[in-house]
Parts: sequence; C-alpha cells; structure tokens
Amino acid sequence: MPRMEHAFKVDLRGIIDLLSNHLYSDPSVFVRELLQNGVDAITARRARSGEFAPLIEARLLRGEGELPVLEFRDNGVGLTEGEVHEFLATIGRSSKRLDEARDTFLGQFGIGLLSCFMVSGEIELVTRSASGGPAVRWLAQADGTYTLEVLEESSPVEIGTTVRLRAREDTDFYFEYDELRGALENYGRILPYPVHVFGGEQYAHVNAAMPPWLAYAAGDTGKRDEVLAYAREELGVQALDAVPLRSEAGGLLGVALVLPHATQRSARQWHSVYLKRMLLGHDLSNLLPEWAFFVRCLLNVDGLHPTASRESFYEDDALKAAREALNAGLRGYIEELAAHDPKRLDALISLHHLPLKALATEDDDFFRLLAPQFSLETSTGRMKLGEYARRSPTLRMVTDLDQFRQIAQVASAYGHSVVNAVYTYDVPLLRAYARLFGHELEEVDAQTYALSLEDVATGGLEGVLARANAALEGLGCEVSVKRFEPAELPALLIVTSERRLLDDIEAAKDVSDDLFSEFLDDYAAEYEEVRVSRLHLNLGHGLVQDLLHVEDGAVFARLVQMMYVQAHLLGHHPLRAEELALLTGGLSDMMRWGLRATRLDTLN
Ligand SMILES: Nc1ncnc2c1ncn2[C@@H]1O[C@H](COP(=O)(O)OP(=O)(O)OP(=O)(O)O)[C@@H](O)[C@H]1O
Repeated sequence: MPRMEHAFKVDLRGIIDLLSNHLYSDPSVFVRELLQNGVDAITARRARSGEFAPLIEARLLRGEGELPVLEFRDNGVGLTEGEVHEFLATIGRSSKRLDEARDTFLGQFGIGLLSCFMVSGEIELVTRSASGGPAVRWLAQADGTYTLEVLEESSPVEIGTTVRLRAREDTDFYFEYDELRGALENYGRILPYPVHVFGGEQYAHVNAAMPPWLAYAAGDTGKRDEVLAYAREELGVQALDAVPLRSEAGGLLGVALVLPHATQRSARQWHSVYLKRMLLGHDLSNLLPEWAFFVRCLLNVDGLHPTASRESFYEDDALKAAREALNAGLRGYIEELAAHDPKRLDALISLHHLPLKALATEDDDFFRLLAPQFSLETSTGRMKLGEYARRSPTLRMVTDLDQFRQIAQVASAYGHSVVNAVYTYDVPLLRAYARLFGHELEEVDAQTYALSLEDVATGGLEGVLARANAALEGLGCEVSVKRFEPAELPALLIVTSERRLLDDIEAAKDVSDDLFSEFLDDYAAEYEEVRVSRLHLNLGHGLVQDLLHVEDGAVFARLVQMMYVQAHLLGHHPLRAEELALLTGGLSDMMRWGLRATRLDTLN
C-alpha cells in the first residue's frame, strides 16, 4: 500500500473549549490574562519610543436591564490589521515569542486571550498600532469564527487596545465592581504601570501604593518595620522576622516572613509568588526547600518561566538555580543568627524545632551548629541536647512512650537520664549527634532496667511469693521481690509490649463480632507465652517489709492488689476493667477496715 502523508485536523471548537475552560483552575484568571496583555503591549511600546505615560484601565458599564460589559484598555503598542490575523486570530501564535526581547514579556504561548471565553460569549477587540495604519475592530466567537473590520482613518481610536467583554447570565458575578477590583488587586498590586478601575461612581487605583517588601528585598533595610507592619495588616501574619531574599539566578527578590507559631510540614503553606510583578500563585513547593515550612514568602522572580496555565514554574535549569539560591538565602539567615544573635536563634529553635531539625538532619555543618540547642524530653526534665550530652556522655534513648513512662523513675534512681525519643527526628538526631560528637548511644527499654534491679535472696520468701501470686491470679502478672532505688517506690510494674498488644486485642474483642473475635483469639494465642507483666516489690520500702509479716489472708491479698494498682498508676499504665475493679474493691475494704479500727478505738 502506498504510504500517504496526512495532516492532523483540528476541531476548532474543541480546542477553544479546552484552552479556555479546562486549562485554568479559576475563571477570574481572565483578568490576569487581560492585565498581562496590557503590560506586555506597554513594555513593547516603551521599547520603541518611551515617550508616553503608560496606562491600564478597566471600566464596567451597565445599561438598563442589560448584562454588564467590561472595557479593558491599555495604551500599549497595539496591532496592525496584519498582526491581528497573524497573532490574535492564530491560536498558539504569539508576537512575544518571536520578539528578540521575549524575556521581557509575560506571555508567550498565544492562548491567554481565549480565557475570556470562560466569562463571555464573544471577545471584541479594537486596536490601533503604534506603527501607524488604521484602527481595527476584531470580533471573535467561541466557535472559532471571527469578523475583522478596518475602521475609518478618522475614527477617534487612540494608540493601544481595548477589549470588550459582555457578561453571560452565569458569569455576571465576575463583572461586579468589588469582584473585579479584588481580582485586579490580587494579580496586579505590584505591577509597574498604573492600573485603574472604574464602575459607576466607584473608582480605584489598584497599585497606587507599592508594598514595602520589594524595596526591602532590594537592600533598603530601613523598611524592615514597614514590611512587618504590611505582613500584619495586609496578610494577618504577626511575623517574628523578615528575611530578605535575593538572587541573580531567576532574578529573584523577596522576603521570608518567619511565622510566630509552630507549624507542621503538612499545614497548608501559603505564599505569594509574582512573575515579572504579576501574581503567579500561592504555591512555592517547587522553589522552597522542604524544611523551610516555618516561613511564608512574598517573592518576585523575573527570570523563570511559567507553565501555560501560569500557575507554576516550568522545571528547568533556571528554576534549579533559583531553588538553590533560596535554600542558601535561608541557611545564610540561620548562620547569621548563630554568629551574631544567638539569643534570637535560641528563640527560633524553640519555636520552630521541627523544620530546623529537618534541616539539621540534612547537613552535618548545620547539625553541629543547631543540634546542641535542640530541646529534648528526658527522664530528668526538658533540656538542650548539648547539656544532656554533657551530663550524660552515654546517650540513652527510649523509643516507645509506654516504655519511657515505665522506666523514667527507675532510670533516675540509677543516676541515668533517658531521652524520650518518640518524636519525629529524635532518633536520627541522637544517632547523628553520637556520630558527629563522639558519644555512645544506647537504646534502653524497661527490660534493661528490670534486669539491673538488685536480686535479693528469696530463700524463706517462697510462701509470701506464692500468696502474692495467688492474690493476682488471672491478671497475667508475676510477683518478685527485689531491692531498688528510689526507696520511696514500693513496687515497680514492668509490662512487656507483647502484653500491651494482648490488652489491646482484649479491648478490641469487646467491640467485635464473633468472626472477628475468633480471629483475634487465634492471633492472641501466638503471644500466650509472653503474656506476663512483672510486679517487682521493693524490699527497701517499709510497706513491703511489713507485708512479709501480715498473717491475715484477706488483708495480705488486698495489700498486694493495691500495690499492683498503685504501680500501674505510677507507671502510667492504663487500667483495665480488672484493675479498676481491684481499685474500687480495695478502697472500700480499706475504708471499712479504717472505720472498724476507729470504732474499736472509741469503744476502748
Ligand atoms: N492588549 C494587546 N495589545 C497588543 N497585542 C495584543 C494584546 N492582546 C493580545 N495581543 C496580541 O495577541 C497575541 C495573542 O495573545 P494571547 O494573550 O492569546 O497570548 P500571549 O499573550 O502571546 O501568550 P500567553 O498565552 O502566554 O498569554 C499576543 O502575542 C499579541 O501579539
């Protein structure tokens, strides 16, 4: 079969629908696209002559009983009749991409104007070119047809372009004055050319006051207070500090506002990113280092490239270089604090320890700088890692909260301080600290300390132990007698994690259906052998010494049971129904015995 060459056919209506309705996440971007074309047209005209006062105006008109109309005018370079055919009416063709100075323009894809079809059934554009020639009126429909009319040479159209859009029933919301002004402010508040909006009696110059952060970022450090006030009033952020960000790569200027409260990496991160002074969006995830979730940035870049939807940056070498520069800028800020303002760094670390721990675990130099200042929970109270390591050259950590609660008291009795390393980053942090500063690191658990309890000769105590075990029958606990510090602790309960798992299984069975209960039984059977907790009675404690001599079986059993419950409470072990029953029964008995003793007293 002969091979034939064919060309793709284009369904114009489908393409227009795709580009106008499905590329952007929000219809209000038509305002951004209009602004952008106005700005680019003025930039192009300035490159040619420079002798005019740039101006962009958005005007809302509303006739009686009619849908509102938006007239959007710029006094930029305009278009000749030929250019209208070539650029405006050819989808994907852009005068800007062909221009030598293309890097000075915002647009480049040749599709932005189509976004106006999101809010209007047709686009009317009247333009007169700065290169001369008659004015032209172009009227385009969403089905891809257009008419073009060359206006009389004498018609009063000035150099520049006016786009007219009429609202549809379902889009007149975007043509309300407040909504339009809000959108213009949102996208255009730092644009370099004046932008005005009119609607009936209302009027605003949307970029009259330039936000102070651009000047601050450019080196005017005197503006720091103004930047902080701007963050407070305009953004609702009571920033602790304003860090200027500057880089040749990506032509980047901005400010990082240090948040006044701790944040999580997963929290929504809000920034404002401008490309050549036009708002691009609020997401900086492809520019900001991952660990920098304690700042919110206001950033303008001149040298990066947007994606066609203009909602993020294109991944290229320029973006990579800008990302590195931002990373270096924020690290520089922290290094600067370490060198000149350690108190401030301390405050920053205690507030934002999570992101700074993330940074430290990425880089050994930062680790040496920051790690000694990180605060940890230890069995002897909260303290800085540096101080902990000075006091305890062997770093000891527990990675399970239950275990930490169990051994906190006993460890101190051995002169040990143990770190509660259950929080994010704690384990890698301690490992890195041990490696970089030359310390031993030991992971300890309840068993480690149980083994180091001092054994006592149990000869002669067999009877007591048997009675004590009988008192705790059915609770899965075995009693032993030891001697340990602190002497004020009558009994210590060590629960293995398997035991904890069994308790959880029991609790789950209570709320499961039969089938699931059976499965849980099978599962629990695998752990049967290790189903023990141990109650170590402390022979150093007076109450335990007395217990050995109690003859009355009921009193003896109650005493053992109450020590068992007390050890639960001291070790922060959860009480099951069994322990709660013991507690209630034990307390009633004690009260009864107490009352009986007083009555006997009064009788005597
Ligand atoms: N206000 C205007 N003044 C002068 N020319 C304009 C104006 N608006 C549009 N044009 C011309 O129409 C072309 C297409 O505009 P459109 O907004 O669709 O795309 P673009 O701005 O080139 O690129 P992008 O899709 O990235 O926005 C432009 O390249 C420009 O030549």
